[in-house]
Amino acid sequence: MLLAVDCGNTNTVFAIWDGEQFLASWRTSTEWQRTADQYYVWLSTLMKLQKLDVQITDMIISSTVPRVVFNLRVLADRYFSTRPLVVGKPDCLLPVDVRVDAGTQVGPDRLVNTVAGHDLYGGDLIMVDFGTATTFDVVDTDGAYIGGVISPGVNLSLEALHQAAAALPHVDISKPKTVIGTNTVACMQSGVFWGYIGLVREICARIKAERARDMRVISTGGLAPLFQQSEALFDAFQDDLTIHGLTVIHKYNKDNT
Ligand SMILES: Nc1ncnc2c1ncn2[C@@H]1O[C@H](COP(=O)(O)OP(=O)(O)O)[C@@H](O)[C@H]1O
Ligand SMILES: CC(C)(COP(=O)(O)O)[C@@H](O)C(=O)NCCC(=O)O
Ligand SMILES: [K+]
Repeated sequence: MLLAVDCGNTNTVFAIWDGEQFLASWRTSTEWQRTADQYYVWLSTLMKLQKLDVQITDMIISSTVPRVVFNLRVLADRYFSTRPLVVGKPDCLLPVDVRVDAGTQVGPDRLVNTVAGHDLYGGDLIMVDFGTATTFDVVDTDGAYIGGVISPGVNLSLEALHQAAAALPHVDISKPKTVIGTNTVACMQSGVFWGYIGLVREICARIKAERARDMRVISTGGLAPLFQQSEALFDAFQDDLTIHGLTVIHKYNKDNT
């Protein structure tokens, strides 16, 4: 049984994959101080609650936060007696090429999204991931990662307004009824919501123009449906994209080592 761990700057998702389907998945906040023992207590409690009596034999990790990998490695070693595959490390093979400037450290989540996109949709893709940052990963015809775009995340943008301006409150994103806001919250939501619609549309159009071809736009992340509901920005939405990519990379490494 495989434990796939997708660690973002805000949240970490743990999912159990039996080779054909996910048996369960759970989300916790990302905290680098959390120890292997803490992870295990949390995980084993949830597994018991769901009456999941399975043996974890393999583990794969993608982490945009380098510091958390240490304790996740200890978890793998101490509780599952396995050595985890860590995306981005030299011993973790990728089924796609990475064509970027020499010396560039591409975020592992972006590599995993590329692999997942290629597995599910083929090539000539733009993968849009609404995480802490909103990333656009460009997938070549042959599935290679060839670069992309990093923008401030939706909640990060709202939080930055709140942090920097004394009179602006903490606000959650939602679709405003009108563009012209008639109160502070509506004005902030309008700026970020409609600004984001424009950002996604413009970046995708420019990527397609730069590549001189039509490309499919695949979105992932909890906020993608919110943006899709008002404008047709994406050709497809894939909820568990990153975690799916981890299972593909794990299988590729099993088959090729
Ligand atoms: N379904 C959702 N509805 C609203 N906000 C969400 C949803 N899913 C995630 N978020 C928010 O989006 C931001 C990014 O979350 P997440 O995708 O977990 O980021 P990361 O992968 O970078 O850890 C966070 O602020 C989180 O609270
Ligand atoms: C851009 C990111 C911060 C996105 O992380 P996330 O929003 O998933 O937490 C992450 O992919 C990262 O740290 N990238 C390293 C730089 C790069 O990808 O070029
Ligand atoms: K992410």
